[in-house]
Amino acid sequence: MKVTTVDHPLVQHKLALIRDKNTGSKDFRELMAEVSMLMAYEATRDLELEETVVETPVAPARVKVLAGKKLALVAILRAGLVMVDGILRLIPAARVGHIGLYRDPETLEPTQYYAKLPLDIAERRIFLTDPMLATGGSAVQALDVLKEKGATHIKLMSIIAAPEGIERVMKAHPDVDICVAAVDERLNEKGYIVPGLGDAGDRIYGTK
Ligand SMILES: O=P(O)(O)OC[C@H]1O[C@H](OP(=O)(O)OP(=O)(O)O)[C@H](O)[C@@H]1O
Ligand SMILES: O=c1cc[nH]c(=O)[nH]1
Ligand SMILES: [Mg+2]
Repeated sequence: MKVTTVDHPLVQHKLALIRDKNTGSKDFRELMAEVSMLMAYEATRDLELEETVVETPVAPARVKVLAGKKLALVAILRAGLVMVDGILRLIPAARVGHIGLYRDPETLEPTQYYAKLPLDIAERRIFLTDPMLATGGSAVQALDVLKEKGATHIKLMSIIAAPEGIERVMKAHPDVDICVAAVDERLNEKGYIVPGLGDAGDRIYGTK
């Protein structure tokens, strides 16, 4: 398993704005989508290419185009949706799946309430999105769901991770690579990432 931290200056600058408690929902959503798109640029660096030829107005050109497995983006609801919005700007033809999970505020364990995945998910290369990797319970459950459907090639994309979450995913799914914009210090007693950005879903959708 590989953990990649996208430390590009644009990502880090936008992440600073996202963390700021004075950033409102509209800007928060836009920035989350932008950061996700920039992270996807890095996370897709190892996609396979194949050579082909196209005719330019001047002459034939040997070019490279994407090859190999088709792609799917899978959002963990709710907060993972905003990441899919951003990544689709780069990969508009990707299929999109959804896994609905909410974390019990007392036990911090995830409960699944929804799943809808592309039928051929097992043949696709998957980017699973959730901006917050806290205890890791939600990510591990979503990865379980994907693997039950036969998925074998999955990368988890989270904007902020806690060390505890990375460790839990690593233990349960050592074959899954993780791409993050930051690894923070720790979790607090309520399971929130410190310093983190607060409750991602609530900040995206203006709920409490
Ligand atoms: O790593 P974990 O400890 O499982 O925590 C992370 C999860 O918590 C948040 O979702 P939440 O349950 O708040 O649902 P929401 O996105 O609908 O607000 C977040 O979006 C992750 O899915
Ligand atoms: O810090 C955290 C932890 C879990 N979910 C969030 O939205 N934020
Ligand atoms: Mg939430």
